[in-house]
Amino acid sequence: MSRSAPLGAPAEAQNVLAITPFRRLWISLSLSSLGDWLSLLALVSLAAIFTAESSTLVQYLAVTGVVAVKLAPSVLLSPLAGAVADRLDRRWTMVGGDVLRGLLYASIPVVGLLASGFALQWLLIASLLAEITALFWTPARDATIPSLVPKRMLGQANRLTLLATYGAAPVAALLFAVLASVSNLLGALVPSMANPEADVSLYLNALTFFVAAIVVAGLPLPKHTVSRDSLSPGRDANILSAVLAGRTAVGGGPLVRGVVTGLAATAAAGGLVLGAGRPHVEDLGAGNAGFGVLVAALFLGLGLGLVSGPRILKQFSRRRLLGLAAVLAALALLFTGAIADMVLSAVLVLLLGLGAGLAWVTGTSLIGVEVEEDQRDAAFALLHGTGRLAVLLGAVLAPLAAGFAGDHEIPLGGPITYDLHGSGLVLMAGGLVALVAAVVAYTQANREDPEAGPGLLPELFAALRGVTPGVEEEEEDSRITGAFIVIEGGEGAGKSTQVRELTVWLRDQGFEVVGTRQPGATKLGMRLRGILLDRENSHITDRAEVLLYTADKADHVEQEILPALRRGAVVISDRYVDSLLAYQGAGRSLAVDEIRTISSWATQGLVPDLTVLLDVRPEDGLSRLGGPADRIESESVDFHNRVRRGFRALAEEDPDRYLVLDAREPQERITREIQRRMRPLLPDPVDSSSEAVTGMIPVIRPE
Ligand SMILES: Nc1ncnc2c1ncn2[C@@H]1O[C@H](COP(=O)(O)OP(=O)(O)OP(=O)(O)O)[C@@H](O)[C@H]1O
Ligand SMILES: Cc1cn([C@H]2C[C@H](O)[C@@H](COP(=O)(O)O)O2)c(=O)[nH]c1=O
Repeated sequence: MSRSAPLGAPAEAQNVLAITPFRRLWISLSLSSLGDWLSLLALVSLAAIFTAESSTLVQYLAVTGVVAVKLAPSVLLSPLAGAVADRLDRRWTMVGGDVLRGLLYASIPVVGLLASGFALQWLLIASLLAEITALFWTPARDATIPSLVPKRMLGQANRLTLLATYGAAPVAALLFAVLASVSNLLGALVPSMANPEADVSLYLNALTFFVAAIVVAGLPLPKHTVSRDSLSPGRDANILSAVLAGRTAVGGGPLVRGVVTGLAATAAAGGLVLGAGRPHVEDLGAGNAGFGVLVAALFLGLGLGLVSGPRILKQFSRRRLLGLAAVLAALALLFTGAIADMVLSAVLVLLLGLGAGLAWVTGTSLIGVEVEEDQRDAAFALLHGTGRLAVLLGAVLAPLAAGFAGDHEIPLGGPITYDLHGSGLVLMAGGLVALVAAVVAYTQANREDPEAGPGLLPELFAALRGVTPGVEEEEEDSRITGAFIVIEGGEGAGKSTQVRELTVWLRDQGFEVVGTRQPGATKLGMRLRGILLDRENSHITDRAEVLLYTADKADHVEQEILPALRRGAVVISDRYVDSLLAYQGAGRSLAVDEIRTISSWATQGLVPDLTVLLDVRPEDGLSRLGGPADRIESESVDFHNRVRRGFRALAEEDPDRYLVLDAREPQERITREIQRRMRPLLPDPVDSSSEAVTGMIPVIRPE
């Protein structure tokens, strides 16, 4: 049963925004994302307006066309375009892309006014060209970010970029709804003013692109050297081949099958709302304002699900949560089609988005934790590829199927009839199919759960009470849900450097991390450290030294380490009990077993999940340290050699719990090795890939 960890501190995000070039890029990006989402709504509405005089089927086909040209290029061609974009100058790709898209979007209402017979065709052509332009613009932007922010802030920068890209969706939808309501009001007063919201939205969109072009032109970007190899599109040349490659590589275990099925169902449900939403709200008499509200509800729900997913029902099995979230999305879709009421539709679509968001964040976390590392990339490729395809198919097929289904009046006896519209029928049918897929997902994901609890309902009730089923509440409070990692080694081995690097790395992924050290992390510890390391205190006897170091450990474990581990944090400590066994046991030639007994009592038997030993020759380690040597550092080389042998003997006793690394290796390589070994030990992560949770969201990685 996998459980979740809290997300990282938002305060860190503010630091990235203090970097002026990044802040400028981010603001312009937020603006153009807002315009882009606004234009999606405007184009769907314009397609309906341009074909208002035609048959229902033609109206539906027009909406299908808009959704297809907006979504298909990125779904089918983005990896290939990304490879080409890498050969172009980033600044001018972005500036050119912004200007071109601005002109294209502004031209749509102009052509609508000047040549109404060609309006729909131009709308489709211009949108397609704008989307193709975006294919080159997006990778140029993604590659620009790492050159504007330091590496350690890249995680926050990427999170903010995703927020700008997808957080703009509900804002744009609400703005569109407001514009539509105002124009309805004006249209009632001045009939010639009816429906200008789509045109206004497109002009606004064009304006945001022009502003973005000016901002990017002025950014201080380093010169980009073009790689010859970059034209090779690699294994993800298109979504279909990525999906097929992923399927083969992961071999289709039940967990991956369950996650992929569940996420595809929720993605298709979202796509169906985007595609059939406009005709559906028209049938409910809500028009453009209603469509704006529906899309806003979808994205708000999605955002809520993504953010609350890692925190919700922490004691509940993630495998079960995935299935239940997909069922929620499917049922919400089913009822959206069945209930002919705008307010209820908006609430149901909000629930659909919530279910989809929960399912995505839970599914991606499950893959991150439970799939073997060598299969993880393939599993994510399969997940994202399938998700994108499902959104596209849902969005494109929905209006098409609704057009063919047509509208029906079902007599319910006497004068009462039930108006069944094509769009409602498609939403209901889609909901039913999604429900079957969600149940399959639930069954598959839970088929081989090694930590299966007592059953769905007992687990759910226990989780709602905030306890783990079968665990007494008192016991629950003292349960350790975090991970305890210790970095050990001789003087100057690079321990504190690694603690620092690992802390930043984990915080970037959203873990709560406590980076700490022995001796000296608590108030008492600091005083003990002062006494123990002061060269003046040469009179301290060996046994007293053991007890002083042990007192520090007792205080540290009780006051800092155990509370953090019970909160679910990752604790990384620079030194722990092994230092006592190596320095006081091997170094001072005291009985190691006796020291082990004392320290085990003092630390309440707390053993690290992993101990990393940075092995270093004392001469090498000591030569790295600046400043005067302290009481222990100034011991003889023989003493430090005994300590080194002591550490190595401890690692040999329990090789599964140790990672021994040569401290002469470059610092970055050591960090990577530790990260690789730590991954499976971490509490349920908010995996970096969960930033790419909607399947349409690109995963942005450091260059
Ligand atoms: N892999 C490495 N290669 C070379 N130098 C390193 C490496 N890792 C750290 N250093 C450098 O060695 C010095 C000591 O590093 P650090 O303080 O991390 O060691 P430490 O093991 O915590 O030391 P101490 O025993 O005093 O606690 C620092 O100047 C650091 O930049
Ligand atoms: C925890 C612990 C530490 N020591 C020694 C090892 C070092 O010389 C100092 C700690 O300082 P540093 O900044 O980590 O190098 O104390 C020890 O002898 N026994 C212990 O249990």
